[in-house]
Amino acid sequence: MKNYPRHLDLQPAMHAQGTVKLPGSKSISNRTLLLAAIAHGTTHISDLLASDDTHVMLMALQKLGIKWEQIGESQDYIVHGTDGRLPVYHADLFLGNAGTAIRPLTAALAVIGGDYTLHGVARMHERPIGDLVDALNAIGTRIEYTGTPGFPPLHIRRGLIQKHRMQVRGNVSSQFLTAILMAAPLMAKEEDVTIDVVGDLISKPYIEITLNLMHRFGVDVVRDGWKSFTVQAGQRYLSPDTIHVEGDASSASYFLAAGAIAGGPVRVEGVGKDSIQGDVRFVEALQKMGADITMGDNWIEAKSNGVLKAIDTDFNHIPDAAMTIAVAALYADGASVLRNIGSWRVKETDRIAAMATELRKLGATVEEGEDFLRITPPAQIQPAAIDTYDDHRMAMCFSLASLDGAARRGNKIRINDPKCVAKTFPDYFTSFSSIVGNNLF
Ligand SMILES: O=C(O)C1=C[C@@H](OP(=O)(O)O)[C@@H](O)[C@H](O)C1
Ligand SMILES: C=C(OP(=O)(O)O)C(=O)O
Repeated sequence: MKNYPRHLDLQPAMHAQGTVKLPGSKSISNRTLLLAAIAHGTTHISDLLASDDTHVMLMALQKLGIKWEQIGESQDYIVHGTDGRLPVYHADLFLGNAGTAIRPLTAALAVIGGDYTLHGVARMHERPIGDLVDALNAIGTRIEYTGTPGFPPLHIRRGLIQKHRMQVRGNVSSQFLTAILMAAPLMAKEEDVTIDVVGDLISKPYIEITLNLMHRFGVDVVRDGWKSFTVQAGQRYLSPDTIHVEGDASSASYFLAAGAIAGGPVRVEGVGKDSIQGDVRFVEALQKMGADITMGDNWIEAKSNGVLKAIDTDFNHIPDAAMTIAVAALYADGASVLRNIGSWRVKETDRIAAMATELRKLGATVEEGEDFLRITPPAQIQPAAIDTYDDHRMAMCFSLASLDGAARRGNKIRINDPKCVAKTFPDYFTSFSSIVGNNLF
């Protein structure tokens, strides 16, 4: 669905069943684009995600002088790597609200050096980046804030890297460590680069995605658990020639939850048991709630198995897919608790506050803590107009409240401003309506 109306009305749906082909993973797409750009050689990327977040990355790379081509109308791209050099020294980059674009680009551009400004939508300028800037400037880069200290917009100038051991905090976003890891080979020409993580690290599985992709581009990282990471001198990124982008595991969560709530089976294609994305572990939470899950190499299927069970679970490892569980909790047999989700407060919106407000509209009783939510389902889900706060995941996960579950029925759900799904999944509502028998009106 390309032209979204101002709101979408979803009719109650008795059953969810069918197969959905997933769009490419956002996390893999944006990492692969950047690595292909700074690698030696040409990379053919297949099934890249088509969305706002990848669009801003592609446009930024183009402005930096990286040559890439889209093959026809397909989602296959060819990126001509520049071996760590950037043809354009002076550029102004708009990065929307894409954390996976602004954070890795900040580190790469600061290390390479030049005269670059990086900015985004208003919410991007409220999303912290101070821990990344502090870590980089402490070794000699020159990143300045042009607005509020600690937040984009940023102005990057040419610095001089003087140290090769650095520290980064990882308790606000794992993307800071990801950004530094990806930039590390650019400064490990003659000396090893070691990155020490200070304090707790959140969202750990995203670091595994980073290390996996760096490995495919020829760079191996020596690690001491989650505490310290070393890129040994002399390694440089080499194109693996071709890279296929897996389907997005976070996007899979909505369809799998639909199968678990409303009968199923619902199958997603493009991601499976060998996925490198941590969000495939979303199925463990669904299983804990009682759903039936089966997995193949490149697919996952969910079907319901009676009333969903309430769960009390730590979701630090899957912060994005956890939002889907918050809505699935409406169908459970008691109160569910989502713990250790403090990072929700600094994402596309304050997701803890937004989730609590919108779940209450549906009749749920919600207790909101600094880093947790306790959700008690209502006797009956109420019809509601859901505000989406320019947050794609709010729009996508609340579509599930239109489904009938074994314990209680769904209801008419209005999704306000549905176009925000374009951040990661422009065709979400077309795919959703295909598994519920076109409940859009
Ligand atoms: O590295 C990544 O691709 C991501 C890391 C996570 O962010 P945090 O590390 O900020 O939790 C996740 O929420 C985001 O959607 C994608
Ligand atoms: C937090 C998210 O995005 P970002 O990559 O901008 O951090 C998300 O997609 O849920």
